[in-house]
Amino acid sequence: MRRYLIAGNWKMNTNRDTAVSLAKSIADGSQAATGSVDVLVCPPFPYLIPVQDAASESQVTVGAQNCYFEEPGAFTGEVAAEMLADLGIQSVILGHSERRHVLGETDAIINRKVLKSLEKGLQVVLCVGELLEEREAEKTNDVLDEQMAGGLASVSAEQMANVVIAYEPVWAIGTGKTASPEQADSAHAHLRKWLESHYTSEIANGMRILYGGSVKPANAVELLSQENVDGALVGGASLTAENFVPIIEAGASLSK
Ligand SMILES: O=C[C@H](O)COP(=O)(O)O
Repeated sequence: MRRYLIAGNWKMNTNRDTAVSLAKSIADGSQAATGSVDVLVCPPFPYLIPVQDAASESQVTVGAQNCYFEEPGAFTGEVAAEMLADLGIQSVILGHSERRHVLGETDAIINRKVLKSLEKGLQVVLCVGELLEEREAEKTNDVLDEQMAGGLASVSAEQMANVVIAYEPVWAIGTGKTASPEQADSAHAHLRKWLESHYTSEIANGMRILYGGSVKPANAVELLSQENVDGALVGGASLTAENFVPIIEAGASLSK
């Protein structure tokens, strides 16, 4: 049994007022659904606490979009995993393609962040996914293998209970192009097989693998119905309750 997780990555969007009202509308709108689906929203750092307060009466949990791999210290501008844990933040997105490709994060950096976040008790949503040219060169599975091995190096079987994988083909992020349900399921099945061969079949079967890349209300049911798709990491469509709540409801209606 894998309970669906519908996560909203707000990226560098919203301001204090819109973040709070968005969190409240999502919390209100998803009340009935949260009995059968997990809901996570990830606002920008400055709005973590206002959003956490706004969602405090609901089942909606709050996560960060990044953190640093060092203990608190002289690292100007960075936010330690320990600080997130200290605030009661439960999850952190790591390895997002924008951090890999815009901010230059390598698998080695991502791995250090994954290990530190797990050490501090955070749930890690580890993103993996190929570029368009890699897909066209039929290298998708190789890229996924490399990102999984790199990102999860030294992560123990016990720690995997606090890991969620998000498959996000880079060519489908913010482009309006969605992977077909078959493309998504086949990548997810490959990831599950990787988990089975590097951990155990129990871990592979229990692992939630989210799909991300232009998920919207119109395609949510089709994507979420795939055998190996256990939720969604939603960017643009998580910025309004009007779009995000129906995706949450789709997850609730299909809960495995
Ligand atoms: O983290 C979310 C992904 O980057 C997907 O973004 P998108 O739904 O705007 O395509």
